[in-house]
Amino acid sequence: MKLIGQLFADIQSHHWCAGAERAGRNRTMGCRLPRAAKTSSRFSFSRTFCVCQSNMEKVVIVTGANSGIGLALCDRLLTEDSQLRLCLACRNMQRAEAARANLLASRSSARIDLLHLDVGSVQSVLSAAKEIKTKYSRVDFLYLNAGIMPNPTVDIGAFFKGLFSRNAINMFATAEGLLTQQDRVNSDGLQEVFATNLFGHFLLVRELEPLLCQPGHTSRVVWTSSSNARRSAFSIEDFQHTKGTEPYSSSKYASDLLSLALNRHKNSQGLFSSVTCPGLVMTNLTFGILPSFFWTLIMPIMWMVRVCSLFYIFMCNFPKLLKTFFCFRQTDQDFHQHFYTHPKQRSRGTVLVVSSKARSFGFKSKISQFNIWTWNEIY
Ligand SMILES: NC(=O)C1=CN([C@@H]2O[C@H](COP(=O)(O)OP(=O)(O)OC[C@H]3O[C@@H](n4cnc5c(N)ncnc54)[C@H](OP(=O)(O)O)[C@@H]3O)[C@@H](O)[C@H]2O)C=CC1
Ligand SMILES: CC(C)CCC[C@@H](C)[C@H]1CC[C@H]2C3=CC[C@H]4[C@H](C)C(=O)CC[C@]4(C)[C@H]3CC[C@]12C
Repeated sequence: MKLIGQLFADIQSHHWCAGAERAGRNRTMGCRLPRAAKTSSRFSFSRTFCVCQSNMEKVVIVTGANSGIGLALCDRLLTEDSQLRLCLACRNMQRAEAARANLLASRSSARIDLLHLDVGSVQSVLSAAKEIKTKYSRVDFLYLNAGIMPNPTVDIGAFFKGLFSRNAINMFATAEGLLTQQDRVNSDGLQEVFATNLFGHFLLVRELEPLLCQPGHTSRVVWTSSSNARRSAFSIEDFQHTKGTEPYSSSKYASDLLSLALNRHKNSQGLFSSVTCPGLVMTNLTFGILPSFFWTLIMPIMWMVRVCSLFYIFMCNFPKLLKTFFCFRQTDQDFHQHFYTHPKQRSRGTVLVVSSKARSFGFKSKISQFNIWTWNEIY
């Protein structure tokens, strides 16, 4: 806890912090990535994967992998690289088994391990880290995805007020001023939201440092943050958000900060951290906010918001796009790097991932092309 406090203080005083706030949640967040790791097009990801680490199987660990975004991510990862060794780190082994069966159904030769991990429990994180260290000699990608939003309440008054304001689109994209949660203290004496969304993951990274930071080896840590993350919800004096009503927003902002801190302290040892904001995604988490019939009702609005966001992204980047287009040939790595990694694109990208529940909405069962910017950034 003391270390986390120090890291927050350290990073809050740094100029990156203001930069991150300004740029939305810039996913690379000051991370000094090597050129290959920075490049984010799908094309170049595969190339990076194959060229730099040929003949080596990648070890990828995903927390909260048994449903929603985590499961969709695993599916995508296996599609990108059938050789990788994927570890589903989940607290519920029954659901983890079901997720593995689901993934194996379409690719029977995939190598998928299961690991028991409750990120909300210090003891569980320590024993999971121990198990990982005995099982693997290194870790290439660690996706810190597990997260909770307990007892969410929507402020209907604020919603209707926001609906007729200039802030309407932003409200739909970030839920600013709309969502509150009721947190509680867990068995370790920590606030549950922070323990789950942040502390457990941070402890895991620290424990896995020997596998993540190896000479001549580059590893990536990716936090699933949120467009709901807000600086004003976070306070260094109350960094578990014990007094406020927006622990989710606060914990996600704190994960952005921790990602920066990790880069600052660990880039030199080959560890690179990024955050990703998937946008609104239909998962168990969102179905916990409102019943599914309601989501069906507001789905046209959410699609409109998504299209507006994409239009906004396009317009914001148009001058840069033109410049990029005329300066680079389309096949250049630099073209992809410039075009796909602009902060605004990354911070505004909205995604609809399809969980088994969401299939009833009739979406495609694959992550759609819309999210290509966001998901490429994850790799
Ligand atoms: N859905 C959205 O619109 C957005 C989601 N996010 C973030 O994406 C991440 C994934 O959420 P999403 O897929 O939407 O929601 P889901 O509820 O579908 O997935 C959450 C996953 O986290 C796991 N989990 C929760 N608590 C723990 C814990 N203590 N230990 C281990 N695993 C745990 C869950 O496991 P179990 O099945 O056992 O509960 C589940 O697998 C979260 O961090 C969320 O904040 C960010 C932006 C938008
Ligand atoms: C008539 C009202 C009850 C309608 C309320 C709509 C809201 C419940 C939703 C509108 C926008 C939604 C969200 C936006 C951002 C998501 C964020 C990225 C995340 O991490 C988790 C979920 C969101 C906060 C989501 C939650 C529901 C909305 C606020």
